[in-house]
Amino acid sequence: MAVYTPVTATDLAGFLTRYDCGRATSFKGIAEGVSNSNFLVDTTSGRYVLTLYERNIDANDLPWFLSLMTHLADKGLPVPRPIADRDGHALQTLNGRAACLIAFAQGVSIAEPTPAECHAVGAALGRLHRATADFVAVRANSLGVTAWRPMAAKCGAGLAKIDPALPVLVADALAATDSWPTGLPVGTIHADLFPDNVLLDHGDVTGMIDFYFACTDIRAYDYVVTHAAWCFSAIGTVHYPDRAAALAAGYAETHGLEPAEVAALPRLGEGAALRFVLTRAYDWLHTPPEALVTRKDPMAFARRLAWYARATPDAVLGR
Ligand SMILES: Nc1ncnc2c1ncn2[C@@H]1O[C@H](COP(=O)(O)OP(=O)(O)OP(=O)(O)O)[C@@H](O)[C@H]1O
Ligand SMILES: N[C@@H](CCO)C(=O)O
Repeated sequence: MAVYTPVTATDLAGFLTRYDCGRATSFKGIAEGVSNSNFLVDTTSGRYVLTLYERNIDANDLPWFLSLMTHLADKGLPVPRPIADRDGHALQTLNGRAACLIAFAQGVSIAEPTPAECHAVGAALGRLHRATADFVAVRANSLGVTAWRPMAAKCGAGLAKIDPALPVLVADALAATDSWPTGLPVGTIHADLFPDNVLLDHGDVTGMIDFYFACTDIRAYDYVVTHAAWCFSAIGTVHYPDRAAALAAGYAETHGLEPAEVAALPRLGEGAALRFVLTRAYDWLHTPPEALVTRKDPMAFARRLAWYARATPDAVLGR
């Protein structure tokens, strides 16, 4: 399910007249994704994704997201380009929603990555961090460390309903954020580079997508979000050192971590895991069981959280 706002063929034909990208030859809703409405659009000039931004995204942030994607595409990164209309505007309105036509990226997302794929993703993340060194616009992380206590409070007693162990785990992790690392390099980060947001083709990263949590925050936090997403079994019970070592080697090729960043990885990892526990727990408690979207299991990240709480920096690097 990810078509919340319907778009007819007539709506699309009218929309495409704003662009120099031909007329539609086929058009269908994309099932994957939960936040926005996405459509696959083939035209006489190429293939695109049409995204209609739904209510859970702040429209004021969209110019920042789209300009970041354009910046990265300009630098040759595998980031699909937001298409500008004849007047140079990428951000549009369609059927009452903010909307954008975006280049289609080839490739598929991988559920169970190999070390080689982790290496490719590490290298792509490093390229992203390099390429944003001159992206000066700032967006605060609305799901960063200062947001976690209010998010936990919103889940309240619901945490115990998800799992009796969750309230203590969350309370301990929140207490640990009192010594959240300071003074580490900050930059523009993706902040959600999960396997479903990376498209791969024959082992190459062909698309980094879904920049709608991107923000300005600690760069090594982005590294450890990616580690949390790529280097564990889906349910979080097993950490794979070979994937972690490959991710680290790929990142070292294109960017690398400073000693202070390495030292902070376990604490940053606890924070990263906590962020996904809390957003998943909130969604778990507020998504009706009859909703068509599949709720993501908070406990898969609670297990990762417990792992980071005991981990050494070397363990995070797969050593
Ligand atoms: N530019 C693109 N090129 C190719 N496929 C894309 C592109 N953008 C999105 N997709 C496809 O559409 C699906 C949904 O996109 P996306 O993950 O951005 O959805 P969302 O609803 O915005 O986000 P989420 O589900 O993470 O909240 C992706 O899984 C991918 O298959
Ligand atoms: N990637 C996130 C969803 C976006 O916040 C998760 O798997 O929980």
